[in-house]
Amino acid sequence: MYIIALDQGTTSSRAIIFDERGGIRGMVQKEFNQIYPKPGWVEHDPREIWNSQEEVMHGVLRNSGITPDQVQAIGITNQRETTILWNRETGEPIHNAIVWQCRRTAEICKKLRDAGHEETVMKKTGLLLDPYFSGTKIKWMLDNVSGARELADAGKLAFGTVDSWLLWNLTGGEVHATDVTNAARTMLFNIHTLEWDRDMLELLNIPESLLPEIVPSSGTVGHTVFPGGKKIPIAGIAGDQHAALFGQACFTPGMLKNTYGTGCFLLANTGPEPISSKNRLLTTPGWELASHDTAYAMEGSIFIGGAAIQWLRDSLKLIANAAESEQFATQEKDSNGVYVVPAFVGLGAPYWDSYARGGMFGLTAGSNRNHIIRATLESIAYQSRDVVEAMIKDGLGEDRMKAIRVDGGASANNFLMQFQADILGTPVERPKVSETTALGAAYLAGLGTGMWDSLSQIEKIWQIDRRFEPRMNADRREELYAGWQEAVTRVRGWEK
Ligand SMILES: Nc1ncnc2c1ncn2[C@@H]1O[C@H](COP(=O)(O)OP(=O)(O)O)[C@@H](O)[C@H]1O
Ligand SMILES: O=P(O)(O)OC[C@H](O)CO
Repeated sequence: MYIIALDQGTTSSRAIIFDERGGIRGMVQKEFNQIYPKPGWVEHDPREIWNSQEEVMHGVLRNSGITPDQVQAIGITNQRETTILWNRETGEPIHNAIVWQCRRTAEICKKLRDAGHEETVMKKTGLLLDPYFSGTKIKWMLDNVSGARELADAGKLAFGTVDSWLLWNLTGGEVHATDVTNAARTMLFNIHTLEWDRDMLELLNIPESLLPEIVPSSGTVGHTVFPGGKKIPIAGIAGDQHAALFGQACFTPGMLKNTYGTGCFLLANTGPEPISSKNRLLTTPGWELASHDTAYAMEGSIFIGGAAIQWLRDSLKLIANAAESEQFATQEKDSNGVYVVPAFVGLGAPYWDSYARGGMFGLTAGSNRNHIIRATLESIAYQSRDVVEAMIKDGLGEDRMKAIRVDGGASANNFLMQFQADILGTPVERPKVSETTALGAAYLAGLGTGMWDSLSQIEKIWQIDRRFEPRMNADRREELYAGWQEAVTRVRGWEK
């Protein structure tokens, strides 16, 4: 039997079939449109999200020759925070999805911060007051889309993050639910009680009638019917970064992963109780199993990771494809003093500066294309170190982490992985299956339907592809990192 994982990411929808040994038996991917109505605003068409996801789900079965009868369950994993409101009666969205990267609610957040609400938000939700999260995006739609409040008051409006939207469509409008990890990104969810929080709903003036039911990350929540009539359970749901933590088998407190996709997301397992950060990191459930066993995580979210390499390709046209960045970067022995700070949409953890913008520093007449490409790759590793430093200050991993497990598109870049190990002074471990996000969703669905029955069974499936040992001496490491920190101070608050 097989599991289909639906991985609905920021730039593409993927469907991957996994076998009982966690091996990939088929994969189909489809990109979809990014909509930028104004500078700093990002939207997706919810219909396109669903259509592309449905298409790849059927496509992967066709391509692999696996029949619906051989599919035990479906797992969903998704870009988080992205906000969709739809009419419960027609199933039609009332507006485009407001994407996690969208900054349109910066002013709403500022007002709430100025009114002294950040402390409460942090305590209850484990988040910070930033436009990143769904709460202020829902508020914006209710206040700005004509007829939205009336629909909400009549109980006809549904809110969902992308998991809920897919689940609703997969089940023909029968199930309106979300799992704890996705709920935790809304700013409406109490991470201690694992329920919607009335005070947060009141603060943002959001009616409870909009909200999905909260379910664990593993266990059957509904069924989808394939052509031919086969009913398949949907048995795993998790936000993509949580799914990656699970797919990397980071089951022991202290274990840490970094996913290098559009952004970079470092999550560390912190055990069965939430731990609050004193260094502006997020506290979030890692997952909740069907047994209600819950693991918590500490998270550092970096908004621009691999997207900086897309910028080299699409805007600066310095490279033809992302993989080429490695060849150019390794033609130089260092970046020749050049630093790139890719704060294109502000800075996420640990700075949370919506008003920072990108900068390039240390240019001389001797700076060439290779130096800029190299400095851009290095910026991904420096941002990750900023987060690791905050985690260490919060008491994780004593003075150094033991190792960091990596995945996501840019983890294929050997230069970047070696530089990451060097600049952290910590070994970097890359697993054989790099699709750990989808794998995590498959594990959750498989655990929920008896394909696997314990975490220790899953732990044994994890296999290393390559381990990058730190080679840089400590003085050089600290000298380079000090340059980065200086560059960051120069871009802070730029937009103000
Ligand atoms: N070899 C590479 N070197 C550096 N960056 C890469 C490489 N391959 C892919 N990327 C970057 O990784 C990102 C895609 O990774 P992926 O995990 O598919 O992201 P997402 O799930 O966020 O869409 C892109 O931003 C791309 O620029
Ligand atoms: O789609 P990704 O992989 O860029 O992940 C997006 C994150 O979930 C945003 O929080």
